[in-house]
Amino acid sequence: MEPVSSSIIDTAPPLPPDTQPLEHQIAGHFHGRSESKYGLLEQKSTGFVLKPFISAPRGPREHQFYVDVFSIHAPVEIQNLRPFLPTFFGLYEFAGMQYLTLENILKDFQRPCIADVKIGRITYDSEASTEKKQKLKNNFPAAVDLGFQLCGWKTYRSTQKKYIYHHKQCARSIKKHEISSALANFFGAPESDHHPVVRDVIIRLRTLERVMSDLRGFTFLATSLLIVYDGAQHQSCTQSMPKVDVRLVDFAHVSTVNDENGNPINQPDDNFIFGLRSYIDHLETIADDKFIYLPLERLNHNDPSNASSNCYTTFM
Ligand SMILES: Nc1ncnc2c1ncn2[C@@H]1O[C@H](COP(=O)(O)OP(=O)(O)OP(=O)(O)O)[C@@H](O)[C@H]1O
Ligand SMILES: O=P(O)(O)O[C@@H]1[C@H](O)[C@H](O)[C@@H](OP(=O)(O)O)[C@H](OP(=O)(O)O)[C@H]1O
Repeated sequence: MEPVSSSIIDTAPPLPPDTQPLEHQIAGHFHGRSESKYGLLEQKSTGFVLKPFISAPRGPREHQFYVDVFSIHAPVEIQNLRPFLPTFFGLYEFAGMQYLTLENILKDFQRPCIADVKIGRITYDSEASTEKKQKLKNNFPAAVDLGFQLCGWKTYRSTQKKYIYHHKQCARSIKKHEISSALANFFGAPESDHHPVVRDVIIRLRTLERVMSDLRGFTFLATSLLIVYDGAQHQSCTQSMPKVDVRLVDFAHVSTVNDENGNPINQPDDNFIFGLRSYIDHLETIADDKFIYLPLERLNHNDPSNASSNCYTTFM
């Protein structure tokens, strides 16, 4: 992992007992590094993920969403989302901060490879300031056309026995026409055969697409799709199929949309579904045998003499 400087440790909030910063975190608020200094943690003995319950409206909204999805009274269309979410185990409190206790979706993976894909042409809600809207648009302008953006990915290269982590600044520097190769890179290209895992992910995402199409009256803004496969089992010379998972996280900007009479509108979330379909279409492209992987100069850039321009970090 990236070395943590002593100044960061000095200013980070106290860690609750039996916890550490979340291993394999791809994007989002990192412990000690986000503006508030609070970030995701993991409980060492249980493996649970602790996500800071931040101030209203974001924290309570995300909490309420998990409560609603896992409620015994949840309508069937909402229950159908459960396999695509980390299980929610309630709230935890330490030193004046509350945390959502979540299943760690990587717990059964030996060498988890993870991509964080933020879905939607638009990722801000109406309450965002003009500055925040502009900042989010500038982060990755191509998202308006693509309907999704890569927030980073981490791949285990079994031939080199190391992880390669492409961070969000690198992900945002990728041009629209380069996206397919960046996706294939996450799935192991060019060293490993990416096809079997991609085909498995497409099947799972088609199910998610149906679930989201049946769900009416919600908007999911800035929600991320986490794509996971096991890099320990991913070798071009073996036939074994790596373990795969796809989940949604980050519901701080999920809300219901009502009509003028205050009733939920009878429409699916077009912004989300457009982005999900577009991501699946890109996976279909790289699953095709005719797909040609373009090694991107930027993805391969790692100059020890100029660390700030590097696109990735490596670790064991
Ligand atoms: N349940 C989970 N299990 C394992 N890893 C998780 C889980 N939830 C989140 N993560 C990791 O943490 C990262 C950030 O998650 P999330 O988007 O929920 O955080 P956030 O701080 O709200 O992000 P943002 O800054 O985009 O609002 C993800 O990219 C993923 O790597
Ligand atoms: O990736 P970046 O460039 O750091 O941009 C952040 C990212 O879009 C987060 O999703 C967002 O948090 P929310 O999803 O919780 O709004 C955060 O807003 P914030 O700065 O207001 O926390 C942004 O700064």
